[in-house]
Amino acid sequence: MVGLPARGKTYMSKKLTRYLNWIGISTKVFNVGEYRRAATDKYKSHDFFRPDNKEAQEIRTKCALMAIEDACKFLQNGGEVAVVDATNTTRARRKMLVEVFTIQHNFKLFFVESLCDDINIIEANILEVKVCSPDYLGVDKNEAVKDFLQRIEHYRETYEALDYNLDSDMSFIQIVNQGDRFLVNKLAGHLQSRVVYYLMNIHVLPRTIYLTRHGESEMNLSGRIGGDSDLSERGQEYARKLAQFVEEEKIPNLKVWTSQLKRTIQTAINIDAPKEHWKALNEIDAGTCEGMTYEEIQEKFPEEFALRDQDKFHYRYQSGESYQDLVARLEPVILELERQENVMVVCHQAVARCLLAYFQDKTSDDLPYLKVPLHTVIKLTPVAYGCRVEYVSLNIEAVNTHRERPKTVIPSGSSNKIKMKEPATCSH
Ligand SMILES: O=P(O)(O)OC[C@H]1O[C@@](CO)(OP(=O)(O)O)[C@@H](O)[C@@H]1O
Repeated sequence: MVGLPARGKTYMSKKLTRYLNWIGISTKVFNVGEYRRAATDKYKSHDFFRPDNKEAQEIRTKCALMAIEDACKFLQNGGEVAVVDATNTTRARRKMLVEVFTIQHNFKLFFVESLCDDINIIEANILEVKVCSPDYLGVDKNEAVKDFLQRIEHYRETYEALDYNLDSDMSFIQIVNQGDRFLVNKLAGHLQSRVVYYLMNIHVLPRTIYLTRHGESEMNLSGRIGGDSDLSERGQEYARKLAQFVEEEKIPNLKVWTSQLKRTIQTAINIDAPKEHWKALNEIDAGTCEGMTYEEIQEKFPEEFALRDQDKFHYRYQSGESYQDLVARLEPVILELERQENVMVVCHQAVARCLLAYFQDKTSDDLPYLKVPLHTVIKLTPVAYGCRVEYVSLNIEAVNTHRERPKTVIPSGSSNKIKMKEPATCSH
């Protein structure tokens, strides 16, 4: 990352990391501020950040080096992307990054610079995250804002923004005023272009995403998976209550997205808002197990059933899909959700788990066991560096379709372990 303090670098670092991990690219943030706080725990006024404060400069360079070394170790041990979250505002500091990452280790280096001259955005950022930072523990809020603005001025004294004339051989993106304008230079490879595409599609406008499964279906009632059945009576009642809920929430410019299966379309039918029906939101394809109950699958395909319990995220149904496949199928939905403002997504158990995992930063191991009860609206509201999650039950009874994680997991490497088929490959 590159940029003056309070330009949203940490926000972008965390969000990008969450996204890359979700699509299966092992990513970690190395925040130099945290190294600095660990090295010097007492309150630092803006004086610490003066360019002529030699002693402090030494500490800061040492902390940056520690973060860079840890990032290298991470990349040498299977990590795929390390995000170095620091200001990196001078050419000398960026040269150090080039030296270690590309010359010593032969890693690809991509700079993400956030430029912002809109004082409203900067002040909002300071008030939202900076005054609550451990740097200002116990300091009066107004004092903290004043001090932070002075800290920014110290950085500005030596700031050298990326420049496509002076830094022409470097790969970078410059983001102006949180996405008003972009400049991309020397994009090198698939991963960098995915990062650019993602960064160009996110926004920071306040909004809420409403996530719900369809109302209880006829097949839910009989414990059968998949299929394309109608809603049960209680499911239809949910469809009515859901429309009422939406009306009471008074959500500006709401859009409703459903899958192309009857149970989600019927659930959204009474809602007074524009609707889109996405094939990508259809439920996980259970292949040869479609229409069966879990008991029937266990009886007819005991090995398959055990394999799924062993690694539910990667297990692919015969002639069907895995959760991993589903994440790949849902990536365009996530990108479009990032572009939109208020959206209600009416989907399915497995699909909702994948979407929730993205917003809640859940691992692929936990993802297939996330609880998404029927007849419940999940409200997702972005806050600071994360997302507030609220479960609103509309108080209509429904069957429980959640299968708990099996208690006795066979340890990996054990000879009792059932052999996996060819590993499920991901389409991306
Ligand atoms: O991955 P598991 O836990 O089996 O959950 C997914 C299943 O949830 C179900 C219900 O059991 O979704 P849905 O509510 O859309 O009908 C099945 O259709 C689907 O196969």
